[in-house]
Amino acid sequence: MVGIREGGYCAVGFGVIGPVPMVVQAKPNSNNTSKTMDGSQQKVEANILLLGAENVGKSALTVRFLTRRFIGEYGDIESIYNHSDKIDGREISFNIWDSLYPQDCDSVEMVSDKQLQWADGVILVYSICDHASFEVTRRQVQFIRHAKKAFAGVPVVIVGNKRDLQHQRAVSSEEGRLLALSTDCGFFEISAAENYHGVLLVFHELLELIREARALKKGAVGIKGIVRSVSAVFARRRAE
Ligand SMILES: Nc1nc2c(ncn2[C@@H]2O[C@H](COP(=O)(O)OP(=O)(O)OP(=O)(O)O)[C@@H](O)[C@H]2O)c(=O)[nH]1
Repeated sequence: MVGIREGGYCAVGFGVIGPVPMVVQAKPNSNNTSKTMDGSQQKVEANILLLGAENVGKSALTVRFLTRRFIGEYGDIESIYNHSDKIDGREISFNIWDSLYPQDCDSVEMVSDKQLQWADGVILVYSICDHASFEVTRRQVQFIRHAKKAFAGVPVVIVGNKRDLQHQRAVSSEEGRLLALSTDCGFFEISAAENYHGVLLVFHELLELIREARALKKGAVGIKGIVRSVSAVFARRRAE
């Protein structure tokens, strides 16, 4: 278990947010589902990590998702937020880690093991007005895809933010889409400033990818189990 000391905004449901200090325990992503109080339905947990260069709108995107609002200015504070929602009749508990881009941006370790171990899914944000931020996203997604086997397959959605600033566009939609295609990621262009719906789609798409990844993992474990028991039977027969 990794303890992270945070200070920042505490978001509760769709209510008002305000600056309060908080301490968050960042758990590794082993837990996926848990029973609700009545024991009848399963609550799904998803740890979502937001990464990207400075000023691309990571906090704006997070706060938009949590509160449906765009407040304009956000502090330079790294925070983990919890937000529960009902999607397709199922309760989802989102833990959202709004990260800070490391000061030492030449660092090879652009994404830490701690972050990847924690995350069930990653949102990589760049600004469509800032080509350098797109290059950061390119390096980050390549870093993730070449990471340790356990982390390399993590579901990722690439997001080109600030779509409202078309006149300042420096990254074409095709560039973004191509990068996503070549690295097996989802892709959206959105404006956290102008539109809540686009932000919602990003989180829902990532949740869908996380569910698929979990189902695949379960399937793989199931098949491994069957292969193991069949081999055990044959080994026993050979021994008899
Ligand atoms: N026009 C426009 N501005 C945006 C949008 N999203 C964020 N911004 C602005 O961009 C600036 C940076 O937004 P943040 O959300 O603080 O960006 P960040 O990536 O969290 O930045 P760091 O905390 O430095 O990592 C703020 O002034 C926001 O108001 C958008 O969709 N359109």
